[in-house]
Amino acid sequence: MNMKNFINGIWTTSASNKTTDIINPGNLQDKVGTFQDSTEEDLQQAIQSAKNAKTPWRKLSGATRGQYLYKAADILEKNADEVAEIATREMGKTLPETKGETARGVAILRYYAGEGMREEGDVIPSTDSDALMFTKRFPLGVVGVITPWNFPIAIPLWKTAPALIYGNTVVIKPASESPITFAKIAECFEEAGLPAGVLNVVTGKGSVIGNGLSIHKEVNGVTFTGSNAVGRTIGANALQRGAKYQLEMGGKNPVIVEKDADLEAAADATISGAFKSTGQKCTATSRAIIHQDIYEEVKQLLVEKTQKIAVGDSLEKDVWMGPCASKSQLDNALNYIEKGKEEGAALLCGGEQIEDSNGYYLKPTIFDQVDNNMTIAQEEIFGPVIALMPYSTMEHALDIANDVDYGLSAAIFTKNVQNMLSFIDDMDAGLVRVNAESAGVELQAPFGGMKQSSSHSREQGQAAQEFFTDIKTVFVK
Ligand SMILES: NC(=O)C1=CN([C@@H]2O[C@H](COP(=O)(O)OP(=O)(O)OC[C@H]3O[C@@H](n4cnc5c(N)ncnc54)[C@H](OP(=O)(O)O)[C@@H]3O)[C@@H](O)[C@H]2O)C=CC1
Ligand SMILES: CCCCCC(=O)O
Repeated sequence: MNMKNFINGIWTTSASNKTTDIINPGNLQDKVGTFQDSTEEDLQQAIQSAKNAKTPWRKLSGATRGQYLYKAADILEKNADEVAEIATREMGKTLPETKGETARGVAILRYYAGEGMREEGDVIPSTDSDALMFTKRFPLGVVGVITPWNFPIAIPLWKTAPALIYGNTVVIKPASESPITFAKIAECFEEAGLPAGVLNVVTGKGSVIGNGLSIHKEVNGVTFTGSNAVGRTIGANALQRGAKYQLEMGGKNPVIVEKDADLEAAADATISGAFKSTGQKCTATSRAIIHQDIYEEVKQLLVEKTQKIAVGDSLEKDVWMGPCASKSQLDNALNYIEKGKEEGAALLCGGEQIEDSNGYYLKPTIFDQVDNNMTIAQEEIFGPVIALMPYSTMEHALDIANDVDYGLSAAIFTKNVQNMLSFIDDMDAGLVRVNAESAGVELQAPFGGMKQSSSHSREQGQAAQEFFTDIKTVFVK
């Protein structure tokens, strides 16, 4: 597919007349398509279209806006297999995972379609008995959406759907590794009859189009998911001009395995959390903090299970883990593996690229003898690499778990209620999961990080309303 930009309801080529190829990271002979290498001129057109569309879109009832989302959901569901396959070919996630993500996208659209008929304010008794006082929510206006490649369906939709249902218009810049996937989703909105200018898609370099969205005075809010380095820039740009911004960023997520845990279940969840999606989830497990009494047993379980993982072409039926999403992701993970060895960690398994492969394949990797001050225990690797560390007491485990700049998700395996309560209360993370892996975001619940994982708003569920609307307090006498 040679993707064009979607501006004012029309698929258009960029003013640059340049395109960039998308190559399947799991099969370097497979050219998925091309996307527009857009310019600030293209972005200006998109923002102007969104601005022109925002008042009529806002003035529709929430129920009417919801009908567009319900239709888009039905169309996406009809095209799910095609969308999933394109996502797999663009960024290397296995087909079962992209099919599951597409189903999640359909559910997200339907969830927010329903939001169009739910309450949007409160009646608050005034001290003046002759007056009526209430709150009412209003859309921000034009919302800029900047998304990463690792969830090319779910993340753009869990931003775009609430933005639209709460009355905003959208200009989205999808990640350059996975733009065609969102183009297919935009086609679903187009087929649903979404009015021109309500949703606009502009592809291209983040430093041009993404940055342009963060600095443009007609973009009233910016929602971003991606790395901390980029998020900080976007947040600073938005703050500079008084725009609302939402940043969801990196993680360094721990699993604590207590000595009373179901060790088999804990090992399975650690493997899944660490290596599903090739470890490229912000909620991925990257540290396993294991009680010293069962450390050797759990370590052995993890190595045995890891060495059985089928790594290969994500389109193949029996493949459990696909390639890294790009050469830069592969090189980034290999650099961290070298750093781990330099700093004295012990490589238990994996740690190298799969040679003679036709893609960016990395063996799932486990490090032992890791000190929490090491780089591989502190920095987000965003690849299939996990660091094992022992602990003695629950207090010690939580000290290690919290001793990072991030606070996105965390897990514990234990049967002891007091351990569960201590973990829930004292683990500084936005998503804490007991006897379940660290990944596991549900669309109906608030999602976001603490510390440097987030700008501290929450996405998903009804929490999304807080970002995508402003509240007016109304007094009538
Ligand atoms: N907290 C969360 O919920 C999640 C966090 N993440 C994080 O995202 C990262 C991986 O995703 P990745 O896409 O590589 O992240 P990046 O931060 O590299 O890119 C994210 C998006 O930002 C764009 N971008 C790049 N530079 C700029 C800029 N200067 N101004 C504005 N936009 C810019 C990118 O465009 P382009 O593609 O063209 O470079 C892309 O669309 C990891 O750190 C991961 O933890 C991922 C998923 C969820
Ligand atoms: C962007 C984060 C997505 C997390 C997917 C999960 O944990 O289910």
